[in-house]
Amino acid sequence: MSGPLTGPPACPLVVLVGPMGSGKSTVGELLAGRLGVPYRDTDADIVAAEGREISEIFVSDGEDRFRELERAAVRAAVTGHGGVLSLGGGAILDESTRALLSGLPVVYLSLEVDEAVRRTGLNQARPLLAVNPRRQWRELMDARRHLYTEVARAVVATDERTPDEVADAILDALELRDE
Ligand SMILES: Nc1ncnc2c1ncn2[C@@H]1O[C@H](COP(=O)(O)OP(=O)(O)OP(=O)(O)O)[C@@H](O)[C@H]1O
Ligand SMILES: O=C(O)C1=C[C@@H](O)[C@@H](O)[C@H](O)C1
Ligand SMILES: [Mg+2]
Repeated sequence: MSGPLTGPPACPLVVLVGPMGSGKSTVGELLAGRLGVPYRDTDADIVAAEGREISEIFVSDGEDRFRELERAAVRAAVTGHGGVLSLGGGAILDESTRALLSGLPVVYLSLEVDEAVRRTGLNQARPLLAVNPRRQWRELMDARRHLYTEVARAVVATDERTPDEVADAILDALELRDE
């Protein structure tokens, strides 16, 4: 019998988690460019597969359905992507997702509420912050902070860093620098 045609499954070099506005997508793309590896974002995977925006999935099908799609999208990405991977902000709510992340180079991008509201305030694309962004963001963080911390190998504070500086801090934290 011949061996597999494609070699072992890929494993991400960096996985970014954190709340809405922490910069997972912005920094993830930047970091992938700097490392010369592919970038993948589970929110974008879901939008592409469903052919509709996340806010539309929430409104039409509800959050539970979105979380099902997210669980499958995260599993596919974590087991099949060798570059930088950003997860949706609520992906870590799922216990099987947290188990899947165990042992991977996961970085929690943290930020405080003032900066989160500044960064997400004018954007209507986040259904969970649609009504009272400050209060909703705080409540989400109260429920999730320990989960981000639990899955992370390193925590990088983003409040007073530019995206480039956040990328530098991630490389340092994971000891991925060349020099
Ligand atoms: N370090 C930073 N400094 C200033 N602005 C930032 C920083 N990182 C991201 N931003 C800005 O904040 C906004 C949110 O960033 P981004 O969409 O990357 O966050 P996210 O973590 O992917 O959020 P979501 O979970 O909703 O996908 C964007 O307008 C982005 O340009
Ligand atoms: O924090 C969350 O629950 C979310 C974050 C975004 O990345 C999207 O996955 C969606 O808007 C929900
Ligand atoms: Mg994002």
